Amino acid sequence: MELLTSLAIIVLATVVIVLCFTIYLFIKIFTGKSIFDKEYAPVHATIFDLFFHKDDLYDYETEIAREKPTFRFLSPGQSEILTADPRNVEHILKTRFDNYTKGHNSRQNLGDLLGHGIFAVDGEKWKQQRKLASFEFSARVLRDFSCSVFRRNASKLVGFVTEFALSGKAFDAQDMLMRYTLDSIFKVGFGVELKCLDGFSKEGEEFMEAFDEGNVATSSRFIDPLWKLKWFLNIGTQARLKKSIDTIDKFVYRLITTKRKELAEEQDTAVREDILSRFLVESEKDPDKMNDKYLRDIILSFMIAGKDTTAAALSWFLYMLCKNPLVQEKIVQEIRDVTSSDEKTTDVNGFVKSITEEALDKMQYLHAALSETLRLYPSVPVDVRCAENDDILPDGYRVKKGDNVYYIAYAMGRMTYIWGQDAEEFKPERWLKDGVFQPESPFKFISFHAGPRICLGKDFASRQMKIVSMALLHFFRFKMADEKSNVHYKTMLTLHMEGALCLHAIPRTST
Ligand code: HEM
Repeated sequence: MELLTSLAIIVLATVVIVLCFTIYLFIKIFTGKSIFDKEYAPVHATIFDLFFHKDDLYDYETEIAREKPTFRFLSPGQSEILTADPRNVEHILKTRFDNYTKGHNSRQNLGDLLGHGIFAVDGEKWKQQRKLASFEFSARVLRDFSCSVFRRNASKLVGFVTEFALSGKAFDAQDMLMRYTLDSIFKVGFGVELKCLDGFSKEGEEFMEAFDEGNVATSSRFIDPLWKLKWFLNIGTQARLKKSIDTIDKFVYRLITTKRKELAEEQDTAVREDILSRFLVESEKDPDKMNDKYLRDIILSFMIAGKDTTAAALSWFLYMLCKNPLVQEKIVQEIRDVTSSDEKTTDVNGFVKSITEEALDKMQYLHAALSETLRLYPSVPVDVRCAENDDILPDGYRVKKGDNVYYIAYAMGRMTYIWGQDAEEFKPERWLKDGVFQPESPFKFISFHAGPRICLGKDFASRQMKIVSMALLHFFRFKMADEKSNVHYKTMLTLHMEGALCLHAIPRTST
């Protein structure tokens, strides 16, 4: 009898849920409205609305944030709070840092690919890696080494674009920049040439494919409620993820073994420049804790953190320059002033050598234009933290233990209540006073995150973006292959462009 009653309750509950969902879908499809419209505030909508808007998700969230800087979505078993209010952002990322962690969900989603790397962990594990990595990232030797890698690869990139410029053919700038950043981060991370830019390394192509596939499949877990089932059954995106992890692991463990051997044979470890070698030296102090698996996780996190974010930012930057040719010309003028070059400066290697640390510091307008790009097109459009305990946000929103709190960087860059009436215009000048770059509060300009977990590679990325932009813009004027086309983003963890960024490069020098 008891069993029958339980069964009846389950069947009834299922029917009610299916019925509600059908009504919900019916209203949504035929009226375009949500049953959770404003009158139901503070709940704005359900997770299904996100699904409906999966192709224009960040713009959908931006539209809501214009009227309501903080709003709530319902998803099965919990509520998701989204905010574009800098006060809330400061609260979750700094003031109550202890209460807002990556959380179980993120750890699970990221764990298979990133293991216990800095990106996926909290607490002591995070503290230890952060301390070690901060030390390494501020080291002169890493800075000099990375800049020399960026310069060398920038020369290659100019060679690559020259072929298209001379033949008058359009090329996919996003793909080119992804190859550039992977080659660069790989060399800086492992001390090895992957040669994706050269386009003839089979190993490089395989790693790049596995790396990208792993990244996309891991991102998909954040919006795919069935990922665990797919992982278990080894099907679809999750089967591809397993295969990618396998390829990546084989590659990385082989490198670690080789490097360990080299290191054991070498006396002078001070000359080691790449991140893996530097961590390997460090691991000798605590070999049990810093075993091969841990080293793999650490390095892979850096690569994931640094590759797509920088390539995406550079792609949107070139896109903005095509849409704003006057800004493009102003940057070229600044490059010429700072490097004392002109259209007769045709030696690529000589030119990239003139991009010194001092020259980079003087590129104030370029710095402003890159920041302006990241304001409107933040490489991480939405980021999330999980509440460990109940809390109240500065704007009065109640947070329950286990709630996810998202800050919407994409929306924040477009809010008139943050940036003024011209918020949606691309205006590098807003960052300058008497020609000098003026930084903004990181809780307002949130593209590099803020608080104790602020991006560790911010300066690293900034130097890389400046070197590659200076090299490209000195030699070429860029325009869209189809001047009327507008580029749209793809909904994933990093703000990639949907499809290709097809550009024409017109030579500026007489090469
Ligand atoms: C334009 C380029 C970049 C942007 C916009 C960017 C943005 C971000 C953001 C939003 C986060 C916070 C992610 C989170 O914790 O949820 C982050 C963290 C991080 N970034 Fe970057 N990043 C960039 C480039 C790089 C590069 C080149 C590296 C290293 C080579 C790097 C290393 C890291 C690391 C290690 C963290 C984790 C910090 C921690 O959890 O303590 N980033 N970055």
